[in-house]
Amino acid sequence: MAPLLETTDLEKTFGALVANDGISLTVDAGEVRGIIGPNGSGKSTFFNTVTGFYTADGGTVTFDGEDITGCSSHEIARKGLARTFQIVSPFENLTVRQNLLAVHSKGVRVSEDKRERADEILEFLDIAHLADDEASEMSGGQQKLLELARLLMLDPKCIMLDEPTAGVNPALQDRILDRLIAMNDRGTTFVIVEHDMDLIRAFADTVTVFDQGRIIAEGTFDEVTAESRVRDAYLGVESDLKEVLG
Ligand SMILES: Nc1ncnc2c1ncn2[C@@H]1O[C@H](COP(=O)(O)OP(=O)(O)OP(=O)(O)O)[C@@H](O)[C@H]1O
Repeated sequence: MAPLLETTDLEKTFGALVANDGISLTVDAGEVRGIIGPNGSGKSTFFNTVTGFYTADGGTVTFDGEDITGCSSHEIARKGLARTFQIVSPFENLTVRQNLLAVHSKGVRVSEDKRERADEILEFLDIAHLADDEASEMSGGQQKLLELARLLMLDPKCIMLDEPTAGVNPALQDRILDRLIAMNDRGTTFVIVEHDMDLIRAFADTVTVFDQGRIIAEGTFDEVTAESRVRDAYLGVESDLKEVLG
């Protein structure tokens, strides 16, 4: 498979703190890549730097064959690399459908095609029955589905998910995972940061482990969790990995 997203020696520092210390990572088209690591290991920083919310202090990011280092977050989203946030923020005073129609609307009249696409996406994510409700009336889990729905309006090639099921009830977690798998079957590439190891095990093809701003392991879930460096990184850390590993 061809690489879709590639970072080379990516660096991000905050004063004296090196949050990403030379991250080189390649994600193939169609892949689901999990990124795990203890708290503070640099996962969110990596997301923010790749997607243009932070400016890299070194290294490059290539997406779909194009150097996107230094591009703004909006440009990057337009090129097909979208992301979600740990904290979702829909337009609370708009309805669910209006939230989708507002994506890239720039005040121009909404086309019939866009309306149809919005309704298709709401059906696909099983929230069509909420289309006319205000977003503020949705539960936290439903708002995560709405955030995904808004991203799908951009028709992204790759979605970076930041803890997609954190704070979501188990039934809705299963539904979100089911829809993510369906999107991947349709060809969407995913990079996912998640502390829920059951989700990573179920969804990720390959797992990259961060520790102190660096990559310390890469492979299948079973491969990386068997590595002593990974176990050591999680030692003493209250984490789901400890529960999974026993
Ligand atoms: N905006 C910032 N300003 C200063 N320091 C930051 C900033 N963002 C992150 N850091 C620091 O960079 C390091 C990496 O943080 P980051 O949030 O990327 O880790 P993480 O692996 O995503 O952690 P978690 O799993 O807790 O979300 C931490 O030491 C953090 O305190």
